[in-house]
Amino acid sequence: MSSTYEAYAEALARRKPAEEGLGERRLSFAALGFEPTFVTALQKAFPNVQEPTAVQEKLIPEILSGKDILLKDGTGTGKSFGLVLALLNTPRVVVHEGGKSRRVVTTLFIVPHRDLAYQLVEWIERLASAFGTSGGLSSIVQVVVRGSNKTLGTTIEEIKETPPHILIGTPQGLLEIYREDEDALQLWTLSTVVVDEVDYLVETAARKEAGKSFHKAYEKAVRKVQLHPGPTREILDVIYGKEEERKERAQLIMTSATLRVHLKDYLFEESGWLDADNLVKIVGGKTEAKEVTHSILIATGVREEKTEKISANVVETIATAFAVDVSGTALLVVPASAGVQRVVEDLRSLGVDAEGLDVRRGAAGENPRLLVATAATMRGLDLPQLSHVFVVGLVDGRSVNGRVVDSYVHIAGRVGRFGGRGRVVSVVEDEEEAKKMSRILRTIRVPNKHFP
Ligand SMILES: Nc1ncnc2c1ncn2[C@@H]1O[C@H](COP(=O)(O)OP(=O)(O)OP(=O)(O)O)[C@@H](O)[C@H]1O
Repeated sequence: MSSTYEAYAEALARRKPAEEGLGERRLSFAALGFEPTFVTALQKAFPNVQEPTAVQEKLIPEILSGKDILLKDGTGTGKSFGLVLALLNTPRVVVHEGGKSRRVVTTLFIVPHRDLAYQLVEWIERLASAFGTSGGLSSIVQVVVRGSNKTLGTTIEEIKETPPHILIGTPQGLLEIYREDEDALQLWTLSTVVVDEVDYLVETAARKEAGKSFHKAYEKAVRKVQLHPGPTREILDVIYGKEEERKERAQLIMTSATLRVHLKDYLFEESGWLDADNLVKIVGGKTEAKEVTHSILIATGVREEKTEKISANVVETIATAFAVDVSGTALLVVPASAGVQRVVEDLRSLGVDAEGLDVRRGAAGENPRLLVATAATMRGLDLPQLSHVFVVGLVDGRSVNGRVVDSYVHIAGRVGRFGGRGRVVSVVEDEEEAKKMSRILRTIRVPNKHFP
């Protein structure tokens, strides 16, 4: 696979810029700058993908023209897929040293969790094999995540020996490698850096008008972020803080379905990462998942002491709702404090075919299946088999604020993708929590429908 693909990627380096051939933009991948061989492979690998989506039509040419991009569009509009397509169509970076040429990593693609990394690899794998080549994938894509079955040493060796076109990693995984061996990630020669789900990966403090007490809370939040900037910031500070070490600045692309104002302010005014003179902001149109219904269910049963974990009442209510309404596959999103494995076991003891979400696991059997995850481990995943999403309470907090509303948007966005149908059911402990959930639904302007 690598040889044909590499020849393609290197031929791209010699090609005239995509815009010159664009003329009037039409809704076809070829018109966006992809070669016919690539379009053929794309449609062979993904027969459902015939035309670019609205956001892909805007995004792909900007990526190919090398601009910095800040992209916000609804969930399931094809952002991540569009990124993958465009990035496979950027020329490989080749470094010339001492009379010799060698390929280096071209794109660093930062994602919030392991499963999203594996999903992107699976897409690339399908595309690469439709390209009609055989052999290892490692020169096209490699993954860096913590807790994989490879040692740190092996991962570093593989990247150095066969630098991939696209290196996909979680921030923690990438930082671990950088700390072990500064040269392994080849940060100084990167052509593009992508931060997918940036609002999750880069934490900022919400700035608000308001009185003294809020000001104190804000200062505290700022100090917290300064003290613990998080691995994504650390990596971006390394890449964009040492401009003098690079010949050319790496293009930076950041995307999410939700971008809060304070994050945008931080990115534009403080981060120093973006190139203001070569930046485009892409904001998608209003995407309403009309075929998705939202419901709030109050758990019934004997009220128990509230703990950090999910109560037996909530688990039983989910098991019942699942039995009544799900005939295929559903997702259950629980607070991280509940422990996915524990919830899986509780559900199994009630006869539910539950398992922890893992995109590498095979397709479902005959029985209805409930995949259990946290808000952090399902971010950005494309799970077309889902009909329902169950959510335990507010998941990401105790009171309704912007972050909690955004989290709900991402959770609910696992269904209703590409105009599909779906049902989102929030299971809450009591009336008080039900009121908070209703506020979230009102904020995103969807009605609370009776379940089922
Ligand atoms: N142009 C297209 N035509 C048809 N289907 C598409 C197209 N582009 C992507 N898809 C399908 O959409 C799914 C991918 O959506 P993707 O994950 O990229 O959406 P997203 O906007 O990144 O979502 P989220 O905000 O939840 O991360 C895949 O199943 C892919 O096959």
